Amino acid sequence: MAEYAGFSRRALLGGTAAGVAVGATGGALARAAAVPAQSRPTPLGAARAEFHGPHQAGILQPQQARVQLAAFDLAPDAGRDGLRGLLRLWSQTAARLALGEPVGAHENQVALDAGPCSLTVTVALGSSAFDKAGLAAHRPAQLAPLPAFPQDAIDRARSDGDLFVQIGADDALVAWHALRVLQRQAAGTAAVRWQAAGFSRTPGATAQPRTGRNLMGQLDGTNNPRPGEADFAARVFATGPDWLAGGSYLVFRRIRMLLDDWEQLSTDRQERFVGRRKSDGAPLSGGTETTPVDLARRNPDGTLAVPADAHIRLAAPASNGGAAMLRRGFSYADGVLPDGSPDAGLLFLAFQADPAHGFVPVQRSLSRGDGLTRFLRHEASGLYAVLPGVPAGSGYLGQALLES
Ligand SMILES: C=CC1=C(C)c2cc3[nH]c(cc4nc(cc5[nH]c(cc1n2)c(C)c5CCC(=O)O)C(CCC(=O)O)=C4C)c(C)c3C=C
Ligand SMILES: [Fe+2]
Repeated sequence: MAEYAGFSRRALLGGTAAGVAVGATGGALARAAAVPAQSRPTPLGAARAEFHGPHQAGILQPQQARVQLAAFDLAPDAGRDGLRGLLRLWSQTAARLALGEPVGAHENQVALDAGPCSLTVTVALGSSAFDKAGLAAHRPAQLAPLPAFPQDAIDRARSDGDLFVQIGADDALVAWHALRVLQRQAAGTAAVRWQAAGFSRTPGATAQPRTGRNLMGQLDGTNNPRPGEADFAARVFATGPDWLAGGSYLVFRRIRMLLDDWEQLSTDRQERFVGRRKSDGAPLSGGTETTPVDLARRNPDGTLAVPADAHIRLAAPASNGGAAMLRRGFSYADGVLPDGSPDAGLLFLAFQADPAHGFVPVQRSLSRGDGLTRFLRHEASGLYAVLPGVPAGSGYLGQALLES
């Protein structure tokens, strides 16, 4: 494939719905046309997510099969100008990556023969970035540190960070390529603080698209807020400050699952800890996966159909003063720990309008009484302001903040 370097991966390999290569020469197009049909990307490879819009990509799109998460810390001398320059560069790069275009100086050809594979890049700022970039006066109150919860075992070296990047794609190489490019472009301005790789169901793995399963085997994501619901935007997108309009607040938790213990339980016990059937995700109060849960329902023997310590009872908006969030987590599996147990679990990611009316009350409630909690360890944590999207045709991520 080396002879194709410098040309659009998308045009080169037969393209997408748009069909026209940005920046490709007539010669490139002629050579692209010569690519045999069997080398063209599948619909999965050619699929792309729009970079531009009121919200960043990677919030509303269906979860991709792969994710790369990374937090970066700004260099001591980066300042506001360094942050602005980096966000400008990353914005250009993210737009090109979303199209499956080569990125320029830091292109390493790792994903050369793949389409964009629905790649999304989502960029957010941690509280510490505001101090380092001289923007403390603009820091939202919502970025106040999360409280410590009972049973937290947070490793700060794998938490926090000035900048956070979520890269999703339906191909591992495409996601890795994007992270590597962003990392190299940041050199001298910001360095990786921590990095984590995750996965979800690959599109096409099931006969029909359906809710993904986590590593405990449950359908996870059923009762998420849905775009189109009346209160969706109010639950997910930030209302302030002004420079964050269209943005969101993201809570990250690396949650290890004690799978050796969990897998000792009967399916019945597992289901009562969650409040839903494992096979099809139906609530224990009856119906199918999408039937609203009836938390008041009782079994013929008088016991609660959804037990008092069931995860969905304690996490429900009805139990937490209406608190809600859009969960978009990915599984991780990073080998085994010294005791032989799997270092595996959930890279929990939740977008919300305000963590004080989202993650914080729900996690407080879970940490007090959730049956699932005894099989979980929260090992890393982060809270970030997800920047608004970039309008088509102009601008860059964080422009309203950096030019305020
Ligand atoms: C503080 C927020 C939450 C954490 C942390 C969390 C961890 C966590 N959850 C599961 C598995 C499931 N969660 C489910 C539902 C659910 N979870 C939360 C919040 C947190 N979960 C909410 C708000 C909800 C929705 C509650 C409702 O209104 O019904 C489910 C059921 C299916 C679904 O709706 O997604 C599962 C399964 C794990 C394994 C986990 C930590 C590793
Ligand atoms: Fe949950």
